[in-house]
Amino acid sequence: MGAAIQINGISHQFSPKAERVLEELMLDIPAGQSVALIGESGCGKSTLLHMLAGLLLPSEGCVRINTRQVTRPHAEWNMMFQRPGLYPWLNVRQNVALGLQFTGQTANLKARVAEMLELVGLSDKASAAVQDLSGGQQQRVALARSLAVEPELILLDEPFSALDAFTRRNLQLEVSQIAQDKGITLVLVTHDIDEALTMGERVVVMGRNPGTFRHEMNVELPFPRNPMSREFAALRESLMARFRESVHPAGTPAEDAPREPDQTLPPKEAAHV
Ligand SMILES: Nc1ncnc2c1ncn2[C@@H]1O[C@H](COP(=O)(O)OP(=O)(O)OP(=O)(O)O)[C@@H](O)[C@H]1O
Repeated sequence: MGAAIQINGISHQFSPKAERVLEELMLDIPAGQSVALIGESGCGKSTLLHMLAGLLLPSEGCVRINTRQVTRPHAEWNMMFQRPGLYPWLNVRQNVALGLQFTGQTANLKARVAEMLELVGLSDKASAAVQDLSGGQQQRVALARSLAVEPELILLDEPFSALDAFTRRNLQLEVSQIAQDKGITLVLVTHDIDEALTMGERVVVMGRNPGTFRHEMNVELPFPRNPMSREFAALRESLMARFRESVHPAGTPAEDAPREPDQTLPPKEAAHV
């Protein structure tokens, strides 16, 4: 069962004399929903994600998960970053077991680790050293480690941005599918419009100075999403327009606009660059 999240009037400044980086954020995320956060660089996406993870307390307001105020990290709320954060002196199996060991869930440890490796397609790499794996495989190990503890919530901070287009696409589809199947709530920070539309049931666009929620869009397309479909293309256009509007109301393009499909590529490759 996923976690229900309430972002309850959050404002934040990093020190008393600093500018506010977040202002009066309000959002309800029902249990099991996938939400993508997009917005210009520096609008506070990662700051907000850290608050959801219990790694940072807001100056005003609070986050509630399953109605309880978040004051510290929790084993069932997992955060995945751009770099997978694996321990190079442990092999794949040992890295996956770590979350279970930290949380004292050591019953059936071997079977649980094997099940997770199977889920992410790495059963044949169980004994491999993590530095011998590709970037995508390492992210899969991190994913298996996160999923092993049966999280209610997974927080993703641009987790696939360092990966090649094909690996990224596969992982986007796999993580979405796993979250849907297991009812896990997902909150994803991304600069990639297609990633937001591939993974999010809802996309929230933030503006900056200070960071606020400017727009939101429900993505009512079935999983797995097909970026080649007409419906997807229409949503991409609409989301891009909202993003531009959030940055420059007059319509001038942002310097740091999220990654848009490259129109110079043939259509098949164009959606994921
Ligand atoms: N520990 C900190 N101390 C002071 N200021 C910070 C700290 N962390 C972030 N900031 C500032 O808060 C603002 C929001 O940063 P944050 O990293 O949350 O933005 P972001 O939207 O995730 O950006 P990006 O898309 O570039 O990763 C920025 O102006 C940043 O400089």
